[in-house]
This record gives sequence, C-alpha cells and structure tokens, in this order.
Amino acid sequence: MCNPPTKSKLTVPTTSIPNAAATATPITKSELAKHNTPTSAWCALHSTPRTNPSSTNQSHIVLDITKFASTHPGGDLILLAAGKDASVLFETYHPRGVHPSIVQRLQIGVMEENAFNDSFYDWNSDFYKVLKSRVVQRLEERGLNTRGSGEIWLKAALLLIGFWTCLYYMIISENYPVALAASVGMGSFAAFVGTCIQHDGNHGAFAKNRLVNKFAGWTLDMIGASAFTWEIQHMLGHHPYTNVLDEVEKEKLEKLDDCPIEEKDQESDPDVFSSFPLMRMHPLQKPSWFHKYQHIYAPLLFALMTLAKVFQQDFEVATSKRLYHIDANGRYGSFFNVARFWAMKLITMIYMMGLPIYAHGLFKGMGLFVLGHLVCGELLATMFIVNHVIEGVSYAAKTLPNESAKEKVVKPTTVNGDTPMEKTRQHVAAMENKSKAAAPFVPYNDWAAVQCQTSVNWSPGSWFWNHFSGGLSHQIEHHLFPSICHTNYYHIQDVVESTCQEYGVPYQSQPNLFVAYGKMLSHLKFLGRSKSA
Ligand code: HEM
Repeated sequence: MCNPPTKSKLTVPTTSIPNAAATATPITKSELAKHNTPTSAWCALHSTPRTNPSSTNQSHIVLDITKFASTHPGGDLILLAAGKDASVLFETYHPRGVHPSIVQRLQIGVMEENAFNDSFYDWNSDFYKVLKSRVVQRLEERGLNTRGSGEIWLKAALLLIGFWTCLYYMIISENYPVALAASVGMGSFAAFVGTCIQHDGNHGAFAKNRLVNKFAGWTLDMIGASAFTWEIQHMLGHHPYTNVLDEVEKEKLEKLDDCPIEEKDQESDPDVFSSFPLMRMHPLQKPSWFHKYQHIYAPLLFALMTLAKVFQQDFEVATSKRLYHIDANGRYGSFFNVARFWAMKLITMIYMMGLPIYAHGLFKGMGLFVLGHLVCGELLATMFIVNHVIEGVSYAAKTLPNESAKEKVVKPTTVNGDTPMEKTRQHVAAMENKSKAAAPFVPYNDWAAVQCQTSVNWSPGSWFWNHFSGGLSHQIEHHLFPSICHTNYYHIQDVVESTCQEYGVPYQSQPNLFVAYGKMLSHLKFLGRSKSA
C-alpha cells in the first residue's frame, strides 16, 4: 500500500477562469438558453476568484463552444453544457484543470449580474482543489492515466462476448429452458455492460480516444436504452445535484407541465423524482399510506427499471426534449442525433425482441425479452440505489425564494435529522485540540462536500468488488471524479478518505454489498413511515 501523499509535495492546479469583464455587454439568461443545440452552443462559467468570497453573488463569463466541441479532448460531452451554467461540469470533469488561455479564447461575453445567484453550491473552500491535485499526483505516482487501461479493455471484451453469446443462444435454442437461462445470462451481461462499459464511456473516462469513448457509451443503445437520455439524466441531473431537491422545481412540477426555457435549470436530482409517487426517496416528498410498505415492494419495482427507461423515459425525453425541467436540446436538439436515436431503437428492438418472437412465437419470445430486462433492472437498481438511499446518507434542498438568503441552503441532513458533517467537524475539532493544528473550514454546501455527504461506499479498497460493480462500490470517488475511469478508484480510495478526514468531511462506507442492501431496505422502511420534513 502506498502512503497518503504528503502536503509539502502539493501544488493546487486550479483553473483560474478569467474574471468577468465589467465593460462587456451582459448576456441575459434567456439569450444564453437559446444557444442550446449542437449547432449553436454557448455556456456560462463562474469566474474565480469571486469579488467577495463571503458573498453568494457570482459573476459568470459566457463561452461559445460550438466549434471547440469538435476538438475538445473530452469529446462532444461538452455540448451537454449548451445553453446552461456549466460551472459544476467544468469544475468536476477536469481534475488537472484547464489552461485559462483556452477559456479566454472561447469567451464571447459576460452574464448579466447575479444571473445564477441562487445556485445551490459554494466553491470557496480549497478542499476539492487539494483533493484533485492529490488524486492526480497519486495516479502519476502509480503510472496511471485518468482514463482506463488494459483492465477495462479486457473486461469490456469479455462482457460483450458474454452478452452476444447469450443473446444468440436465447434466439436459436430450440430448448425453451435453455433459452430462458440464456435470457437470464443476457440480462446479467447487459447490466454489467451498463456499469462497466457505457458508464465510463459516457463520462468520457473509458479511453483517451474520443471515438472509442463514444462507442463505449453507445453500448447503452446496444442493450436497448439511449445514451443521450442517460447523459441528460445522469450527468446533468444526478451527478451535479445528488440527493438535492429544488423546492421551486418541486412546486413547478406539481403545478405545471413545462416552464419557460430560461427557467430550465433545475438543481434537483432527477433520480429523486423518477420513482415518485410509487416510492418516496427524499424526506421532502409528500408521504402516502403505501410508502409504509415501500421496503417490501421496492425490490419488485427495481426489476422494472430498465423496461421503464427503454419504453417510456427515452421516448418522452427524445420527443419533449426535456427531462423534468432539464433542457435536453444539447443532445436532442440536432436532427442527426434524433435520427440516430430512432435508428438505434429500431435496430435493438429487432434483435432483442423481434428475433426471439420470430424464433419462439409471440408469448415465449416476449417472455424471453421481458425476463432479460427484469434481471438487468434488478441488478442495476440494486447496485445503484445502495449508494444514495441508505442509512447515514444526507439529503439536501434548495428552499423557496421567499425565504431569507441565509437560509437558502438547508444543511444536508439524514432522515433522522443528524448532520454527518457536523459530527465529523466535532471529531476533527477534538483532534485539533490535541494537535493544536487548525483544520480548514469547508461549507456544508461545498460541491465536493455535498458529494461526500450524499454518497456511501461499500467494500472500499476492494479490487474485486470495484471491478464487479464497475466502480459503483467506490461511489464517493466516482462522484468526486466522474471523468476518472472506474478501474482507478481502487488506487485513489485512501487519498480521498484521508483528505476528507483532514478537512472534516464525512466519508461513509458499508463493509459489503449485502450489509448495504439490508441497510438500504431498512432505510426505505424508515423513510416510508416518517413524516414530511
Ligand atoms: C466549458 C468549457 C470547457 C473547456 C474550455 C474544456 C476544455 C478541456 C480541455 C483543455 C481538456 C484537456 C485537459 C487535460 O488534458 O488535462 C478537457 C478534457 C476533458 N473535458 Fe473539457 N472543457 C470544457 C467543458 C467540459 C464539459 C462541460 C465536460 C463534461 C460534460 C467536459 C469533459 C471533459 C473530459 C471528460 C475531459 C477529459 C478529462 C481527462 O483527460 O482527464 N469538458 N476539456
């Protein structure tokens, strides 16, 4: 095992984003929001350093990224930022930082004052900057790149062979029980293609080559879903705002179907909404009588997850060009992308559903298709949910605008009302008293600290479980570094844990998946029976 990196070696390579020039004509939020397609893509970035670190006011610059997208080293992922405040994506996808001259070259103006003033996050602490530099240093020490190495290529090849072999036998086998077993195999391999190939591909973490990343990401379409919809849900919603619920958005969603384009910047985790009202995943959601039993029916609903995505969510997002209030034009705003979406849906339906029906008849063929999906949905949902809906995890909220600015950010708390960050701070303070050293202060709503408060690991430091789960077992590392390939989380885990400890930021783990699963169910039971927060 390597020793944790020493402080003296550290450099803190921040991306110093040029300050917004006071003289430039300010760009309004609605103007920015109009440039939301691959053919006309602008995005906003917060400028650092801020004029007043204790203020919530932030100035933003505006970049035109339309042409740059074709040469951007992270590929066309950058187009997800089109029409939006891209500050969270920018800060979190570049562990080494981006040279300010590149940003300057793309700058076309500044945002109107305080355009994104009500943003949930605080970026004043150096916790995340220090963490990034230590993680990059660790990877360099071990001769690793942020992207995947031979391990992920080998795993990807085995999983793809497994998926296609099972699908082949599912179609051609004349013995129905064998075809059923092949369907279970196909569903299992599809789940692991999802967690171990597409996940890294779509996060830009699989390989250095942009095209390879794209193909890795498109394996999600290969198994019947849509990489474009996934990117909107996962990269624009779940990752930046894990377990966060924007109360303004909640009210809007309850009253309206849609909202003006300039208001489409929800700071809520769509995963919190996606199963409501069937399941209550956030203490701010209204409880219903049946939520008392959600821990019993949840495992059955998990199995339906991929069917719901493939047959409902993908089509809804592709046709409405939004997911809840997240604008999806960065992907579905292009004719080519929409055509690709429909073509892939058609092709996968032919080989995953049409051919089994052709070979086995309508009912048996459909049975094979549905069974494969149930297995895939159950595996995926299980590995995913235990990281964010579990004992000890925090929930955060952005409150309604009529409340005072001070209360705009509610401290992330658990369903019991505990604040893990407070507990960790007390522990650090006690250690400080002993060592007489001062621990740096990290705000509750620091972006990286929120990721640590809202995610829980299981089997941390285990090479096997890290591989098995596609890095989901190291969920904290994944959320902090989504552009780092999952095969590397095992190598950076101790660096992240020790830095959290040093800064008084919680780092929670469960010993293994089975314990985590049990705690997830008892947490769902508690949440289903507790009153609205
Ligand atoms: C908004 C302006 C942006 C600029 C100017 C920019 C620029 C860059 C540059 C210069 C690199 C190479 C960095 C290096 O070699 O270490 C890079 C890499 C990357 N960018 Fe961006 N980027 C932007 C936005 C985004 C966004 C919005 C995303 C994701 C949604 C993104 C995802 C990535 C990824 C995944 C990489 C590869 C990271 C790695 O090699 O570790 N970028 N970007």
